[in-house]
This record gives sequence, structure tokens and C-alpha cells, in this order.
Amino acid sequence: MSDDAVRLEALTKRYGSGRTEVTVLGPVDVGFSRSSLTAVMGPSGSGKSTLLQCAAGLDGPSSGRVVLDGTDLTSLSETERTRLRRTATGFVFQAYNLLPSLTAEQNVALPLRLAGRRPPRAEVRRALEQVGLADRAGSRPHHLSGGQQQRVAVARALVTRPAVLFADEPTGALDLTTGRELLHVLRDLVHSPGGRKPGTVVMVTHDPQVAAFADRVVFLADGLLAGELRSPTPQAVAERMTALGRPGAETAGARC
Ligand SMILES: Nc1ncnc2c1ncn2[C@@H]1O[C@H](COP(=O)(O)OP(=O)(O)OP(=O)(O)O)[C@@H](O)[C@H]1O
Repeated sequence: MSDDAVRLEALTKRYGSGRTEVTVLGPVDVGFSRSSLTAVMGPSGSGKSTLLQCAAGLDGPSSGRVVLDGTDLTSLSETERTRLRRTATGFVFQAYNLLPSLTAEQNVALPLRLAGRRPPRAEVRRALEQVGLADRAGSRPHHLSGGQQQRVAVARALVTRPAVLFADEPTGALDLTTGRELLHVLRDLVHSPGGRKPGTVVMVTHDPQVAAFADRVVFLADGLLAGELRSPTPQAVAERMTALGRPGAETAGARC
């Protein structure tokens, strides 16, 4: 099995047909290795969310393959893909999307119920512990801060022990301090303090400060890969983004 938790191979996404057809992503070849935190960055409309949704199996590519935890998603039926997505991926959005009438614990248990399992309390508590909210299990969302609600959303995404956690602008609605707290939670998932099983996180962000929390930043421009940075600093990320915004900035379209 490759060291990639998820890999996109010659992936493209097109919308429309005939004369109105547009390719919004690809072809893209990129892997996200196990136990890593990767940020995906690029100008608005460059295809970041499309890449994330295809990688997570929320959207189907027009061509190419998505290999998730060793399984080619594109070879699966819709039902099989949904089943695998529910167990092998977790997804966190900018909006926390918690159900207001349910407690934190009940919200976190939802993916297990959707997968047809009776949620074991210990697993739900473990997920809440991972995000530092074990003591708020009985709280409803309106009694929690924005940062706490987003951490519940992360716990909900983690409860099935996914191979990859995808996050689309997870700090977008948070202030600087709470955003940083969330990023520390995400880093801890990957770098496994206390000997927990390391995870893999892929997140989309617009913010160089957020991207600098990642081990690696992958850049997109006009739907194509436009290079990457390892051990990024906010300054280096911001410089790359500025360069990408310039007319004629080069896109690589190369393997990452
Ligand atoms: N359902 C759709 N039909 C047609 N075009 C679409 C559809 N969804 C997305 N697009 C187009 O695909 C391109 C990539 O969109 P995407 O949301 O992936 O970009 P993004 O980099 O995440 O942008 P942003 O940073 O603004 O969120 C955009 O030009 C968008 O208009």
C-alpha cells in the first residue's frame, strides 16, 4: 500500500457540456501522505474546494482516479462509495453545521448512527477528548463558543476514526485565538501526542498564517497544481500567493 492516505491520479473535474463545458480542475496528480497535515491554497476559484470534495468522495471526478486508504473510489458503486466515505473520511466545513437540538455528544454520535451503528459511548467520549471537550459532552451548541462548536464538528468528523480528515476553511469563521486553538487540535491529531494513532488532515485555507501550521502547502491556480512548500512560514506562503495572483504566473501541472 502506498504511503499516501489519499491520492489523486490524473484527476479532472468538468462542468457543462459541448460548447459550455469548462474544466475547473486538473489534470491533477497529488498525494497526501499518512500522518501529515497539508494545506491547499490558491486564488479564489482555483479549484480548492472541488479538489477537496473529489478527494473525499463527496463529488465524483470527470476523469482520473481517487485512491483513498488503498481503495480506488472511482471503481466503486455509488452505495459502496457512500459507505467508504462514511467510515474512511471525515469532513469539516467553515460553518459548523451542528444540530441545535442535540447535545455535543449526540452530534458527535450522528455519523455512527448514519452508518447504522449504535454509538458506543466510549468512542464518542474519546472523540470529544481528542478535541479537548470531554467536559462539554452534555452542552447544546448555543451554549458553546464558535471555537468550541467547531471542535465538536471536528470530533464528529473523527468519531468513525477516518483515514483522512478533510477541512474546508475550518478556521474561516473563528477569531485569531480560537482559530489557533483549532489548528493545534488538528496538528495534535496528526503528530499524535500520547501515542494515539496518527491521522491525516487536508485543509483548504485562504490564510497564510493558517497554512503555516501545516507540514506542507500545495498551491493551485486555474485548476492546476502550482507548486508546493514544505515546512512553510507565513511569509513564504504569502509570497507564493502574491506571485500566483500576478498575471502570467506560472502553473506547474506537475506531480506533487
Ligand atoms: N456546480 C458547479 N457548476 C459550474 N461551475 C462550478 C460548480 N462548482 C464550482 N464551479 C466552478 O469551479 C471553479 C472552482 O471552484 P471552487 O469552489 O473549487 O474554487 P475555490 O478555489 O475553492 O474557490 P473559493 O476560494 O472562492 O472558495 C470556480 O470557477 C467555480 O465557479
